[in-house]
Amino acid sequence: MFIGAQVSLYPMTSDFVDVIMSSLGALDPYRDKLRIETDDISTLMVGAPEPLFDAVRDLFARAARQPDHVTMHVTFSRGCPGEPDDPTCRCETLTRAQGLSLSERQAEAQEAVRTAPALGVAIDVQFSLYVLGQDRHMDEIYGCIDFLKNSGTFLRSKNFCTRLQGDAGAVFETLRQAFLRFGPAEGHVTIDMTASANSPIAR
Ligand SMILES: Cc1ncc(C[n+]2csc(CCO)c2C)c(N)n1
Repeated sequence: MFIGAQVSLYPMTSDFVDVIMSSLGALDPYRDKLRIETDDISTLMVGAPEPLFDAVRDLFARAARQPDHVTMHVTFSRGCPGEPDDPTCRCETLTRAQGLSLSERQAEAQEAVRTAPALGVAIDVQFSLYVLGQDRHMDEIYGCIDFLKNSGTFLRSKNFCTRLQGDAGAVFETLRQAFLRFGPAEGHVTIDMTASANSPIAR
């Protein structure tokens, strides 16, 4: 299994270099657990979903603690058949999910969000889950949307995506659960997401 994300921060300020570079400092505690490579377009992070989603959450929370409006675009991917197997991406939740029904997975996902730590940073997110290369993929998508509606972070459905809002801790736990618990454990699943904080306009 290969698991990772391409992450880009977009601070709405002329000081964008400072905001991006100082926010990248929030990744330092994860550098021994994840492969992290920054270039002029994005930062690649490869590794297990536990440190991966915590690292993306902390990166955005660091940027959102500054006063300016900031957005972040992330592509998460697991199980891409074109990527090499990487033992550092092993994930117990995915292995366990294999034997569970959709309703059992929804219940476990909801419990994980309920017990997520609060960071004290309010954020908005919109995202789409893509279950690739599978018949009846909409069963998993609708199962995921049911979970989202009960997650406590659901804001509303939009064309092609779902909006979440809340504390960064609960919102990123919701995203991790959507990524891990829906779609086949061995299959190719991606998330396309955009986060926003400190926006001067209404949601
Ligand atoms: C998380 C994240 N990583 C890399 C970039 C790409 N990037 C755009 S401007 C800049 C500062 C140096 O010019 C960098 C590194 C980003 N936006 N967000």
